[in-house]
Amino acid sequence: MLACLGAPPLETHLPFVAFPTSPSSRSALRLPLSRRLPSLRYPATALSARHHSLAVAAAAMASQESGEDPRLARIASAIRVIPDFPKPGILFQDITTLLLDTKAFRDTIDMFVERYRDMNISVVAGIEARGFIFGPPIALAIGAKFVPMRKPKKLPGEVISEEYSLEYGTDRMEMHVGAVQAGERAIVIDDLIATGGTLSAAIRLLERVRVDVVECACVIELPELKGRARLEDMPLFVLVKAA
Ligand SMILES: O=P(O)(O)OC[C@H]1O[C@H](OP(=O)(O)OP(=O)(O)O)[C@H](O)[C@@H]1O
Ligand SMILES: Nc1ncnc2[nH]cnc12
Repeated sequence: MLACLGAPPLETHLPFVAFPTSPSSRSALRLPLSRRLPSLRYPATALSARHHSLAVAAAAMASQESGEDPRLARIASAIRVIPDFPKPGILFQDITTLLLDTKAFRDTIDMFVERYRDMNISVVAGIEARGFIFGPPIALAIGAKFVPMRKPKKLPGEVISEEYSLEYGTDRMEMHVGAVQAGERAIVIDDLIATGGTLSAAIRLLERVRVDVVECACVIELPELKGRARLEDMPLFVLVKAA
């Protein structure tokens, strides 16, 4: 847990802010509830510029006082939370508002690039649909190829596929045969880990063709759904944790 911060209590749009976890340090740091950040529960476009800049300033102050990378607070502030989407009871973490904030979006990509640029990664595997937003810029920056992991019947060439379980029912993930070679080193990118079913299917697909999956990376983790445990020993790197 972070040290208590000096700023007055503020309302938040994200349940809390967290920081990168590494394979060696899996326990995430969170902002104390009393230091939650200003609300972005409304569309970013509906916020006044002043409200938004106050939110970002408060987030930056909180990060500075905690000694954490100030980019994380801005990234967390830029993610909108929409209750009851796509169905009642789901608190939807909407990364489209992060994409509207050019600094936060760039910081997000930079943080992944800084982590992976010297790890001899030749494959960035991105999961449909939102892994297709974050994966390609990371792949270009680290000099790796981007490999799309798609929903069924979307890829035109020969595919291999893996089934995975969803909250209700199952789905299937597909990858082109020949996109990766045995022995390559890969990371798997998605916007969010919830139950971990999607990421674990991607790992299985890559490992079936003897690719070395080095780590999974997400912008957001929902720790209550225990997806990290489902990945077993696979390292997971996340920027923001949400309830
Ligand atoms: O950890 P899990 O429980 O497997 O859930 C995580 C997945 O759920 C979301 O995608 P979704 O299935 O909604 O597909 P979409 O991005 O194509 O809408 C999210 O982008 C992840 O891919
Ligand atoms: N709460 C959530 N927000 C966004 N995407 C999700 N995928 C699974 N759960 C989600």
